[in-house]
Amino acid sequence: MTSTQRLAYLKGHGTENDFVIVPDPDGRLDLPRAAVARICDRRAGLGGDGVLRVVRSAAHPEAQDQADEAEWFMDYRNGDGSIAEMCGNGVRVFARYLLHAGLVEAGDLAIATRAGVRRVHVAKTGDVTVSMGRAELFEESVVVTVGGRSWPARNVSMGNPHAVVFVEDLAHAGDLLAVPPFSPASVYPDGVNIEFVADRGPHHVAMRVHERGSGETRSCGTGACAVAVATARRDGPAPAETGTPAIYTVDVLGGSLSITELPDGTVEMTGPAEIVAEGTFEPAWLTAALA
Ligand SMILES: N[C@H](CCC[C@H](N)C(=O)O)C(=O)O
Repeated sequence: MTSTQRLAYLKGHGTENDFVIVPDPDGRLDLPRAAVARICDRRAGLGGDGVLRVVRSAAHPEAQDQADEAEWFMDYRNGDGSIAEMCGNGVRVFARYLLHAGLVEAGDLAIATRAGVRRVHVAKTGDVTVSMGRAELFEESVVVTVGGRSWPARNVSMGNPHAVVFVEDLAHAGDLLAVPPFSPASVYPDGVNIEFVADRGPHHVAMRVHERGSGETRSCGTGACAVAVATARRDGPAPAETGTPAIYTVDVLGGSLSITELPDGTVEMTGPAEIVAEGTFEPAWLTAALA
């Protein structure tokens, strides 16, 4: 990219989990970790919980095997520049962008991700539904300790790792400014997203989250899925045993998500996705950020 070219960006969010969208269809842009952190910096940069780089699957080495099924690859990065396998709120915003940019028709589409192809239903307005794949629950657990209280966590993967902690009151999570201490650390060698969950009523919970690579965010889509599945297992037999879907409302700080676990184990998430603004990076700023 020459210094005169102006790289476009958009800002979007899903239940206030916000992202900088960077269209890069031919995969020409090298986005090192430090550059992503600079873009996500809420004072010196645009600000965001993460970056969604939009690349044709055929143009990205990690997505070429998905290219026959999904034209577009969501290259997701956390706010600190680290790479994560999946971002649930991000994939809704990504689908909203593809429709906004005229790259897809409204309806059902497939999006390539590091966790595999995800099927999405996006209409011109209204909520977006994502089939998030199956949750994996693991026996091995960690103990999370905050403010002198300790709790066992449920170990749930949605393609990315989650530790789900049930608490009486979300205030017990503390300020979430740092990673809540957990042990043994060996259970999550690559770090973990930690969700604190409190009941709000039948099939209705509220959560706060400290996200790996982004800190406390207003919402975490994969986290809401992990929370809904962990709560369903706490409340009774799995949909696979009952043949009945388990439907949970998960309140996050930035809104509410509806999560359904189907008898075949597939988890579906429905929630909003908005494009807030679009613009271009100042070439000098971007050149310095990419250096
Ligand atoms: N921080 C997460 C990725 C983003 C997850 C979250 N923003 C979502 O909506 O799923 C991780 O490192 O696994």
